[in-house]
Amino acid sequence: MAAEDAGRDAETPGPAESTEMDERLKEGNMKADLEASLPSGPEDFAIQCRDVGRSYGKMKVLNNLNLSVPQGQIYGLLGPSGCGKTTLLKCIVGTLKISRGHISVLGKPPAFPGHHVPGRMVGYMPQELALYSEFTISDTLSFFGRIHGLTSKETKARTDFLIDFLDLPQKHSLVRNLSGGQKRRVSLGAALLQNPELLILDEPTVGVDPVLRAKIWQHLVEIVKTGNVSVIITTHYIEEARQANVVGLMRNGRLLAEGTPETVMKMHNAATLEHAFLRLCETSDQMGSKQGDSPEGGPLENSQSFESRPEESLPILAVGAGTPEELPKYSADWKVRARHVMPKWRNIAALMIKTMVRMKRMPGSLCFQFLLPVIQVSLICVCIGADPKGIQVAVVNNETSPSSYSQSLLSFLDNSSVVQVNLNHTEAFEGIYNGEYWGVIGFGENFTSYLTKRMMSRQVSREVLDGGSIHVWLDLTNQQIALMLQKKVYEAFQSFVDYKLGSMSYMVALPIKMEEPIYGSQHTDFSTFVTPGAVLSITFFLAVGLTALSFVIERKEGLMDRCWVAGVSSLETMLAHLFSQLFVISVQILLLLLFILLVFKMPNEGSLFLVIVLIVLQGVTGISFGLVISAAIDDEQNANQAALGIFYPNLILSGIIWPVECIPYPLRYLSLALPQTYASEALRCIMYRGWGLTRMMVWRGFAVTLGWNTFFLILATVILRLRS
Ligand SMILES: Nc1ncnc2c1ncn2[C@@H]1O[C@H](COP(=O)(O)OP(=O)(O)OP(=O)(O)O)[C@@H](O)[C@H]1O
Repeated sequence: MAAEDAGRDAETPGPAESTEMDERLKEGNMKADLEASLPSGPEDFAIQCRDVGRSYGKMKVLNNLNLSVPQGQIYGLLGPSGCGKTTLLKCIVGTLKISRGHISVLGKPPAFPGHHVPGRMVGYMPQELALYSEFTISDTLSFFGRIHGLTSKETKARTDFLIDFLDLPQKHSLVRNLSGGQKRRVSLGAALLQNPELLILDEPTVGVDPVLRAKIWQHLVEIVKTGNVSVIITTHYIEEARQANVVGLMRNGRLLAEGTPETVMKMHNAATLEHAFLRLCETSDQMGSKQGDSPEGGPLENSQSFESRPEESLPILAVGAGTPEELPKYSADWKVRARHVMPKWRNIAALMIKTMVRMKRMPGSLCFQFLLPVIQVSLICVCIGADPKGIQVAVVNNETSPSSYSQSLLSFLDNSSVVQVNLNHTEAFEGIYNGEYWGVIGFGENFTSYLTKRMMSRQVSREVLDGGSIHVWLDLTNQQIALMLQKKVYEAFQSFVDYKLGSMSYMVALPIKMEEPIYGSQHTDFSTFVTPGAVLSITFFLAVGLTALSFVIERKEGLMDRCWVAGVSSLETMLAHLFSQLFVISVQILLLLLFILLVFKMPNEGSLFLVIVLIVLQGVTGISFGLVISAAIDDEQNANQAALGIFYPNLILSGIIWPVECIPYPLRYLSLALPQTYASEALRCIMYRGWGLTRMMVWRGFAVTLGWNTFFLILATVILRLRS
């Protein structure tokens, strides 16, 4: 095959080294033969990189790099650790954008509309394991099979072959239980699954025993024989790359040499590839120091010097880097472009099945996710809003007669809330100062007679007024307890007066009558106010928690890149997350509503449908916000901090635990713009006032929720797209 021969025999000297190399080529009498057999057109190359540059911040990792992988051949990319091999492969598959230059993969730039790179034309094995540890081997291959559009029969046949070929354990073995080498082989299997036209393998033989390593190479040699499959492979074992058709020796972000292993060794009079590589490094260093001596030149490894002379970056031997050819123009019609951006349901379904399988493998975690909101809302209903119980109060009663009014009045004090401790004056005040009692209730020795006088006489002295009063000293450090004690003393007095005066009790009552409430009931407590906002807040933040780490972990483990190379777009990833988490929050909301409405008997005067829709929309907003965090932040700790960091400010500012009307003005504008302020108000209006969507206070809760939802989803998609 022409291309094959070309690859094996190709070499074209770069201008900077021409004199030195010409001498060597004359010695070996190879140059004319090799130039004659070079692959002639771009179609002869599976991959072509021209003047490729890529930086991480200020650090230049790839410098005017030129590389050509002939069609139907194995290309061994060799180089020391950190020279930029993985970066180059990521640029080739399109997961990293290049800062300069041009890359063409199987005829078009990666990610060009309508091109199947990324997609099923390319099989990529990243350096990281990039496997779902809760999956079995069979789940893993089925997942990638679905993304590549293989039928289950095809996937099964390939799975059986790969398990046998890669010497893997049973297909139902969990990935997390495999050894390091077995995991790497599963990862290789995932790259080989769909019989791609281009295989990009980043150190596939690390941690693999020599027998299997030889088998993998043998397989690679076998599959390229047809001429339809090309392979680019990086390896630390330089000598194993002798089986490659072409090797590229890389150092400091550029290619030092490219040619058949034999040619590279011959050119440097080396018996092994490793020696050839060492000689190349020495030559490159010498040339670098020569240029460093020249007045205008810096050292060769200085990226500035590469930039100023791009021709120097041509490899010493080059397969396809002879004369710089015109870059081809690529175009795609609008239909292809539209299809390219439209999400594919096949991919979304594959990702959703993946999430479901992972959930199924972690039943404990799933149950916890379902029950957590119920536990939280139950705690709110049980622990918040009720009257304090068993509050110790010191009673100083200077009346001794059992028929005294003070004794009678004290008998009306709610015993479940207030525990009366009878003490003398000194003990009582010592106790309250020591924090043993929340209050002191005191009666003078003439309380009964003075109170009677006070009620009956038209005019009484100050002494009678004072002696006929119940004296209450409170510890006001806890407002809720103090308010409850005040209320209980008023209620006890009112009951006492009703008992003593019967129909005449109006004489000592305030002339204020509280009529039946328009909305709500006389027994409305604080938890009635808190619950609707708390339900929304719980749904929102659990949804944030479910999604905030999803991309972070997948990105860290290389799974995002792998899925992207398999052809999954950012939008599809987002939608799949949204739909699968929607299932989780639906179960959460169902349980939540069952508990608050049936167990805790929270009133719902309005439409249950509106209640459900509003809570679900808040959950979806939480998912979308979680996706923004996940897309923007790389690190688990930072993602957690971001999710937790907004929890309290949002809870306080959204009027969930205290009315928005108490928030000072500049902050109140911020509060009103938050996703849960109007939504909580809307839910209260539906549940307690029975209002519908025609009321502004209801529809604006829905409108604000939908607005935030759309904003978060667009933001997350844009961030993901910019970062991939
Ligand atoms: N995300 C990143 N941010 C900043 N620097 C990075 C990043 N990824 C890689 N680098 C740096 O780029 C350089 C090249 O890294 P790369 O992973 O491409 O090397 P490599 O040749 O594949 O090494 P190895 O053989 O050890 O895998 C290294 O110095 C590395 O520290």
